[in-house]
Amino acid sequence: MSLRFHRVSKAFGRSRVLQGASHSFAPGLYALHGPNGIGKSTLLAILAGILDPDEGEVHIDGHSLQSDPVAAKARLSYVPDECPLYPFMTGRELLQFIAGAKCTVIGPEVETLVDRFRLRPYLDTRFGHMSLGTQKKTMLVAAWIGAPAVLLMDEPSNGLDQTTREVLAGCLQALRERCVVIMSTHDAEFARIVGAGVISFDELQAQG
Ligand SMILES: Nc1ncnc2c1ncn2[C@@H]1O[C@H](COP(=O)(O)OP(=O)(O)OP(=O)(O)O)[C@@H](O)[C@H]1O
Repeated sequence: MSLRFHRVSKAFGRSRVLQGASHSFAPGLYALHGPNGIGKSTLLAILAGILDPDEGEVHIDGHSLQSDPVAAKARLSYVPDECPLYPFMTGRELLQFIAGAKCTVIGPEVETLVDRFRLRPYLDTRFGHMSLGTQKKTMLVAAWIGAPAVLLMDEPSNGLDQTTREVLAGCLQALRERCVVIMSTHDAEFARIVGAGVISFDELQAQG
């Protein structure tokens, strides 16, 4: 279980967001910290294979996202801040769809999470008709499908009530030994209750 990226650069037009960022992560919980607009979401999107870097390479559990993307992406989960996709699918259909895409099934751990996040009453509701918080909880639970080696989350506590934040913190703590969990968050209190190590965005750039 590892995540490594080396000399990753990205610019949007003349705006350089990442300049040779490098880092290696062993299993554990990490909170990516930095001011608005510095590039945290851009970095997560590159690590998740949503965005191509201009230069550099990302390795997910030893597989290159650039030269072996299918193997690399099979080992990772990504939870965006918002998810406008699949409004027509029910919660259950969405979880099954993601399990199918990962060539696996919904196992007992995910079923337990459905109950811990109190999602079961909404499994037959279409995603587009769920509240934003329920959509978020569905995407969070989906991230556990396929036992990822790397879990990337953009602002995971956004829109969650206090009870759900605590449930999420407990679930993340249980991954500490077996997954690289990186979250971008401005919620310092959430990072603290999770027990995440704080990684400064500038620190990653300095290692390039
Ligand atoms: N697709 C894009 N096209 C052009 N510019 C972009 C694009 N995506 C991001 N940017 C720019 O890249 C910079 C970094 O944005 P990013 O969303 O990664 O920052 P962030 O650190 O996640 O910010 P926040 O804390 O506000 O979420 C910003 O200046 C943003 O405007």
